[in-house]
Amino acid sequence: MGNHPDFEKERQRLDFTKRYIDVVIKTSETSKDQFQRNMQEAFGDADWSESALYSQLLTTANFFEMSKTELESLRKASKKPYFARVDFERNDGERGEVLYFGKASLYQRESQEQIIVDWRSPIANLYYEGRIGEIEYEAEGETFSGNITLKRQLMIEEGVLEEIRDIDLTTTDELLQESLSKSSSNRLTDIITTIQEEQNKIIRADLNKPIIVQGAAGSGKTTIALHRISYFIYHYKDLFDPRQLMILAPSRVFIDYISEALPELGVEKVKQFTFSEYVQAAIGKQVKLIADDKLTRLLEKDDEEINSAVWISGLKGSPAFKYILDEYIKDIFSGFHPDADFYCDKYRLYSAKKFIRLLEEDYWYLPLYNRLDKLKAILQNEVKLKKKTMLERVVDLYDAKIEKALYKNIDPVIRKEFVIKCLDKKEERIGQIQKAIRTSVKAYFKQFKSKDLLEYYQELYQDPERLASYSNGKLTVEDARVLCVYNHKLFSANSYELEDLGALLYLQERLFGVDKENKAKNVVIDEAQDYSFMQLQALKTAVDTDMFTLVGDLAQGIHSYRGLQTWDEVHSRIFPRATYTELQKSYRTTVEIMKQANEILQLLTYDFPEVEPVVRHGKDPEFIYIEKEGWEEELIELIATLKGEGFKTFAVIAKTMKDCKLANEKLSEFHQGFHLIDEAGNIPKDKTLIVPSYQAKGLEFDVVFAISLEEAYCHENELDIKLLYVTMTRPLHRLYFLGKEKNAFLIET
Ligand SMILES: Nc1ncnc2c1ncn2[C@@H]1O[C@H](COP(=O)(O)OP(=O)(O)OP(=O)(O)O)[C@@H](O)[C@H]1O
Repeated sequence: MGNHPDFEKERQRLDFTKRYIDVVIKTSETSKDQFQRNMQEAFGDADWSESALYSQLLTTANFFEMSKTELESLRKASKKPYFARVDFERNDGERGEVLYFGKASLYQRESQEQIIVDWRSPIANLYYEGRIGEIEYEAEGETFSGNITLKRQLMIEEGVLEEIRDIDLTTTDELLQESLSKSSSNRLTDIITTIQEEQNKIIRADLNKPIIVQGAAGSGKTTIALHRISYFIYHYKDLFDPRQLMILAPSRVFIDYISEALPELGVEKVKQFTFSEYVQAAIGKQVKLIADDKLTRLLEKDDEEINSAVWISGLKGSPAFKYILDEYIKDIFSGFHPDADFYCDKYRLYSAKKFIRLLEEDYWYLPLYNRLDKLKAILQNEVKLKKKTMLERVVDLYDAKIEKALYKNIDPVIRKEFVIKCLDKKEERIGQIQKAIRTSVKAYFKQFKSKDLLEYYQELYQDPERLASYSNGKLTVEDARVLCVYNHKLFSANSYELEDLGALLYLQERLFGVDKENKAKNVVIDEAQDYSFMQLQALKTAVDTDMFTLVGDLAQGIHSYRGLQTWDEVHSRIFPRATYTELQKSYRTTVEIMKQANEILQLLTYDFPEVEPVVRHGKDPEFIYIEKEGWEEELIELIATLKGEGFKTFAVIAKTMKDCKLANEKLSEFHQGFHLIDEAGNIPKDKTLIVPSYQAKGLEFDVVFAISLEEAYCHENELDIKLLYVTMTRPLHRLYFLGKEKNAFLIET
């Protein structure tokens, strides 16, 4: 494309920008004088050192105010300062603007001359949503209109301009096609050059409202969520520190997987947790969690024990459980209603009624123990206020008695005795009052029994009848007994299950509060369909904001026994302010693979709309019979051939760990290039990963081999269908089924 008429001009512009960035970076460490010298040095040999832009930059340079973060992002952007250009003429008559969009912004504060415009700025919508011709766009509440005369993509690699492409009405998303046809790298990347309109709308949706995104597999949910954080940080850079934002991901494997996209987007400082890590940080305690193996147990056998465990999981995550906890909390609160008014010595300083009103109503916004602290302070203050009066009254009383005795005409011996007695009594009473001043508040609070979080939680399961009574008829005493027995078993081993964490977090916030550093201004949850109502409710209560971005896919809800079956309740009861959006287009998978995955999706009993793949073709999924000996070598050969075709990342995905282990045994005998996913979840880049379907969720590979050795997917089982769907939507380019019969993958059923 070197023959584009503007190529040379664009090359010069890039050269200029790079040199300018260099100077800015260098000078940021030195001084303004040095800046001028650096400029002369950098531009001494260039033709345009005479140009107006150059001299303007030289004289009005004011970039010293650049923050460290801005400089950092400029440094990162120097190899690819921008990716697109838009020429725009505003209708208000101002001169035309030539805008270059990149990952960082660089501009002249005084002249407002923009050298690079940040992709997150409002005007960047011209690139993402604007078509050539007349257009309107909104920025900071105002609507601007004008004319886009040029939209150009600039391909820059390692600081070298490689290609220019002008986009007009007829050019569709060539660049998107190219970007999608690339090989994956086991890591998520940014998509700022090719963000699609529907995705852009989510990334830039009102930052003051929560958002729920139901997006098909591969629709870019994870990617969009990360870009939205980046957008949030950019817009609120003066208000919030990125450390006040939080991403919750399903596992450490996943956090590693997204982590590489983070620095690229400038959001690496955002806190990243799994749900259980966050809860333990927020409650300030490590709890022993039993292995979260219900899914695999469910897949292995269908017996009463697992069915009961699954029922308990569902219950602990349900709105009904929140009701139970709220009733329980009421009960805990009533344990702090005093029996009697507060007295200091004989003086009634505070009525029990007022105490209860403050506890239950006036301090509604505080956790229980913070309310108690407030009340303690109030009583202490009352004591302090009355201290002088109480002491004076005693002194006055005895002094008056003594005075009376002195004036009375009585036997001097008796008088003396009386006065001494009065003085002693006075001393005694003063002592008593002083003691009461010191101890009465503490003594008053002694009537209340304080416990720690885990004690409170365990006590919930003490008495089945009481537990049932909290449930508003949802739980029979027999049900409650089953639940109590189940949890006692856990507690006797000093342990908890993942499903307890939502309730623990909720109780923590309502009773003790969560520290400031574990609150957040904005929370992004990926794979949100796997969260229960209770977990989401607890999170919202704990972080104390409803500013959540929830992205997920119910069709991949393999934990739906404890997670969500629909978004309705979460939307209406936890995040009523949220906007709900659906993404139906898949960017990951080819048309051929998606067609087959869609057929699997239709096997689910409830209606899931078909996923539309972005038009990108590849080979049809292929079935390989592995009945005969030697399939292992055949697979190894196939991988070698595919590597030759340029594919880089491979995964063998079985239904459960059992088949994974078997596959690993068989394959590793022939070749060292396989890696069975380990506890730490490492994914070596140069090996073929062997991973069970439920752990592959969220990840992607160039080529996937769905394998069935001893385990088949069963079409009557909703969970199996979802697991197979997850498996089939992992590949970007190729999908193979390896099994003894097609039916094992629900093909031809
Ligand atoms: N606009 C885009 N331009 C280029 N690539 C894109 C775009 N949108 C998504 N992708 C790519 O599509 C793939 C899927 O994206 P991502 O993993 O974010 O999807 P997801 O909805 O979270 O998928 P899943 O539900 O399977 O976890 C990634 O490789 C991502 O880079």
